[in-house]
Amino acid sequence: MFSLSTTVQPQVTVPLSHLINAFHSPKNTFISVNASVSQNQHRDVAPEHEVPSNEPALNLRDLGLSELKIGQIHQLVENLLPGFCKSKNVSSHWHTSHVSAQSFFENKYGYLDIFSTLRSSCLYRQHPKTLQNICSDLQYWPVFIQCRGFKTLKSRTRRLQSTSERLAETQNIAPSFVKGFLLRDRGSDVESLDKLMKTKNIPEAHQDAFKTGFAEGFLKAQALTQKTNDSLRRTRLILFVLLLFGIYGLLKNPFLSVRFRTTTGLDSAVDPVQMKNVTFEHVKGVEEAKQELQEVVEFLKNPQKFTVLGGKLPKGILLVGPPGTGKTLLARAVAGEADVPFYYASGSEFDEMFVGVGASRIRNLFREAKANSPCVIFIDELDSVGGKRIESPMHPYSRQTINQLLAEMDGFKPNEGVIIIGATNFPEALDNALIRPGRFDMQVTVPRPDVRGRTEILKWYLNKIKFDQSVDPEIIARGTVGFSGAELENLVNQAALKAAVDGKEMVTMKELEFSKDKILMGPERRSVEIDNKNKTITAYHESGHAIIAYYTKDAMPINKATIMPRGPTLGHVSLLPENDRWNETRAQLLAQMDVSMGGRVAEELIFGTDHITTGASSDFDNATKIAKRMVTKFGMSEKLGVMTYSDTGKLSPETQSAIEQEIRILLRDSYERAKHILKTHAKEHKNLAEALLTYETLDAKEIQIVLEGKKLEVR
Ligand SMILES: Nc1ncnc2c1ncn2[C@@H]1O[C@H](COP(=O)(O)OP(=O)(O)OP(=O)(O)O)[C@@H](O)[C@H]1O
Ligand SMILES: [Zn+2]
Repeated sequence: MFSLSTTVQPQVTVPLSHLINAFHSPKNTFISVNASVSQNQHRDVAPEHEVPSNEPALNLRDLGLSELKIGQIHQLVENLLPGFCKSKNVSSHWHTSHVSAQSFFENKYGYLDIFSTLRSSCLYRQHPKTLQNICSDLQYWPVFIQCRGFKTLKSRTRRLQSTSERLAETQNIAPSFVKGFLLRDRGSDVESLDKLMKTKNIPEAHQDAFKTGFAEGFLKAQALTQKTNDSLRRTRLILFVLLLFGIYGLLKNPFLSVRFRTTTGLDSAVDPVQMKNVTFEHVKGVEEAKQELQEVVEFLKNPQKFTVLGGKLPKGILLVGPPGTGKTLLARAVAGEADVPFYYASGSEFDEMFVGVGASRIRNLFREAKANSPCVIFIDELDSVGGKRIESPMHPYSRQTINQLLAEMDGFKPNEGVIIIGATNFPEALDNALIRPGRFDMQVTVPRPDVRGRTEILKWYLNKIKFDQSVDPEIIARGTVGFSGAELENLVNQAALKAAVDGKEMVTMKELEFSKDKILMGPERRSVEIDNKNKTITAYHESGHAIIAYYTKDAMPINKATIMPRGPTLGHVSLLPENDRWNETRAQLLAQMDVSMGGRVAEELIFGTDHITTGASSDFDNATKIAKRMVTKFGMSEKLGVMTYSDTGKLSPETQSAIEQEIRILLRDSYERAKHILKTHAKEHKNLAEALLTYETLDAKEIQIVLEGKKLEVR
């Protein structure tokens, strides 16, 4: 089978068998010309050459499949256009570049571009309608006539027709599925197809349908192959990426990486961190710890001063304190003050599953530090490397690691200029060998800051943001008992974020209070829909607490009352101690119990005994705890005397019941006192509850205004 090709259109093999017959005996039925003939092809057709529409028209779609030999093309053209093949070389004013273009094509490809010739303008003028129909079909069925055995000078051209080159030539214009089609050995396909049709005795009328089906099946298979190839390519890509990740993971494996590090002697874990910018100035509220560390700074600055006098400085300093109190910051400040390198390592880095890895990391760290003395080695979470040497399946080599640490600490002289600072939250978990003299023999406690320390820390971090002059850090400090430095830093940061979210230019007390409550009690739950009845109960309950606090002499001053749900609560009253309380008096403890009782008493007085709620359970918890401690710990019960009762479960039944009775009396008396106050100040109680229902949150000043019977300014 021949295939024809044009250089400008997509190539498709075309059935040509009936073409010859068709040209020999054109059908008399009129088949309309395809309307979408391109403008390009119309260009040469002059309107005056239009033929009457009753002239027989041809359409290639009516033609069947067969083989067309090269000689037959000429015969075909000769039949169709007698004398054309002879006259085509005769120059005329009609065809100029067309002829040269065709001969160029013929020279290049080794066969005649018969359809281009058919479309030439002179032919149009002679046989306009017939050619127009043929060409219009060619638009959709461009063909490729392969010219085998065409003996000319184009041996190279024939070589060019080798499969790959032919593909390269047609690459830009043929759709991918057609390329696959072209690359197949068409001869054998057709042979087997014809053979198949013969052996299966397919009637002639069905042969076309058979072939169409065959071709459709082939194209579908082609598309499927393409799809399979695509997915194969994708799978290969995914496998490649996974392989890369695998290799990366292996390199990251501590065992492998440490082996690498130890062989090269370069361990990134022991690169010093220069902390020149951190000094004692940056650490607030831990004055005692700073003073103790000051002498270490002096030693690092001038070791000779100490050696001359023969004194020995501790090799290791253990910083002990709750998380976030500034232990790491202090260690950095020591290095920063002395202007020496700071080597940071976390104990958990040494805690490895693989034999020798933790130990070798410790060796590397000390080798590096000794080479750069004077310097500071800081080991955070010392308990995870220096915990008691217990063999456990989880930490099979921890003993080796600690031993290595001990050996390293013993291995350098006290005045070598290396100071090891360890930090831990659990000093009691440390191996005894670590804390004996000569190792971590100096302990510095870093406690949670007191009210003064908290004020300093708050001021330090407030100075890093924009805040309003009305902000009083001391008030926030008073309300943040037990906060660590890190928590205070977080409080200020949260307030700044809140101000930004609310579109404010500066942080005010409101934002600071907001973030304090958020940290203490969880986020506000503005979205919860609370019905009016529950809101009213909450307002009276909270005002009950506030009234007792306000009218009880030894109670803490009120800071705020709110009925805004937050965390698990529907509202709360916050009280502020004037100072951190180191001791509490009996009267203060009783006042705390009374304030706790205020909520339930208020519910009972306003809504009646049948309508008391479950909302007071945590108040009772609180009051009961105070009463229990007064009786069993603080010796504040006359009946039980000045004796402590630690494990109440082991006590005699009589003592247990005596304790219970004393606790009950304390609670009952407290309840009665609260009732008395609320009955006495029923009017103020009502006013405060209504103000809370209107304004949701009231600060100390506003509560005072309401309780003094004055009107609140409309906000
Ligand atoms: N006393 C303080 N003064 C100023 N900032 C502090 C203070 N304490 C903590 N911070 C802030 O909190 C951050 C965390 O503190 P740091 O890491 O030093 O605590 P830590 O005691 O080492 O905690 P951990 O025991 O969890 O390691 C510090 O970087 C600093 O910003
Ligand atoms: Zn309450």
